[in-house]
Amino acid sequence: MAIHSNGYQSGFGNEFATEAIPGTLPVGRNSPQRVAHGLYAEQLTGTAFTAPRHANRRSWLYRIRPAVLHGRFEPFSQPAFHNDFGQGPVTPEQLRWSPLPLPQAPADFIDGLFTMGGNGGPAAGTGVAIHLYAANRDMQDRFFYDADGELLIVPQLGRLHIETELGVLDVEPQEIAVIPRGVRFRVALPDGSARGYVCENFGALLRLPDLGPIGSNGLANPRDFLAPNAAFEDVEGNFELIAKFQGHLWRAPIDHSPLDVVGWHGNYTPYKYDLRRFNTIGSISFDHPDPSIFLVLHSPSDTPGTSNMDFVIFPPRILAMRDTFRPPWFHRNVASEFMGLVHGVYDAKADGFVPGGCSLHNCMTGHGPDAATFEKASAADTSKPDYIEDTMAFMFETRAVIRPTAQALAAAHRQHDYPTCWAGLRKHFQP
Ligand SMILES: O=C(O)Cc1cc(O)ccc1O
Ligand SMILES: [Fe+2]
Repeated sequence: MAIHSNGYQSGFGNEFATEAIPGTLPVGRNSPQRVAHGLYAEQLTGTAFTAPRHANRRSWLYRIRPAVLHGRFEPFSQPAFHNDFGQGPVTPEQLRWSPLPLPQAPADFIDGLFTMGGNGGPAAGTGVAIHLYAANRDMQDRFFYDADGELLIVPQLGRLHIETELGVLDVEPQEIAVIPRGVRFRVALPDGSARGYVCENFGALLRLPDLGPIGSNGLANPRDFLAPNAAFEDVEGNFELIAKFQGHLWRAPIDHSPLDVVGWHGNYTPYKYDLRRFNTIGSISFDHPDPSIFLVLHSPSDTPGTSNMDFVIFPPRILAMRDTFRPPWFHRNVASEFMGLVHGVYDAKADGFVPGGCSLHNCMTGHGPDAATFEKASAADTSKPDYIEDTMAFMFETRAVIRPTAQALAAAHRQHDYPTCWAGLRKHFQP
């Protein structure tokens, strides 16, 4: 059972139209009395009906059976995947983890999810959950949708073949995929195993940032975002539909594949983006700029300029700033920062922060370059540029504190000695 990619359409948030069988889409209307090929019409909305036009997102799906056809839901247990961020005290300590080990027993994408932390929740409609995944087998006879938030998937190891109702996304490390709230999908692992990061966004849908004085091009360019062309299967069998709803998992039997959308049109769609296409803007005089220049996508909050979540990357770039301490400075931010490393080395950490690992520096917690990086960068010759190559780090930066889960704090892959990476910072004061 597999659906092959039928290619992509380009552009962020476009009004797309695609059909796997010609003549599927109605012309000039959405819901004719009888749809071509005996299909059902179904609308899927991702924003309020009356959301302003620029923010309004919905798609029309033309499918073999409507989404209502499945059995009764009952609770489903995957205890490592949840939205329980606790109520008690949260440590302000700097936290870091080694990569989540690949599973020993068979585990698909859903079995392999491990919740690291989060804030807000699906009931409030704000905040995020941050999960890791480590999996070693395809989802078999099983489909999943998340009613609580859209899923921003950041692969770190192994490709993902993501078959969705609206078509197929093939993604590899250094690419990302976004699956909208509600869209049903199945994940296969072409390389046999896979690992990565997931941000489950309970807030406003991810969008491209305004560019301000940068101008009309730069950062992530809209044309590099790819939505799938329609692709479907017409399959019957004993399958299960797993739903994430209000922080908990549910399962219902379903006797056919829900990946049966023959054509669709609209602007509410899964999409992918290659982070290597990011047009990096930086300082070419002096000083290290704020990391907001690395913003790929953000989920705005109700406060202008303050995001529910910013997705920021640290891609290959040239550092040319003179008489400047070039790596990230020491800092404390009102925002909370969860970082991951997809590839290579991050320029603020000489060691310990490895591909597949992650760190958490919450609101007002001091952090910055480790002692080895500080010594090296303080002595570097800044008359010549530094070529930062072969690297891809990222950050999920949130307005609210990211509460680590009990399982993240207790995890075997936690680096309990992380704060000692700053212990070698010596006093240099000479009055
Ligand atoms: O903590 C970090 O490494 C992320 C980060 C990078 C940067 O260039 C400036 C600020 C910041 O929080
Ligand atoms: Fe930081």
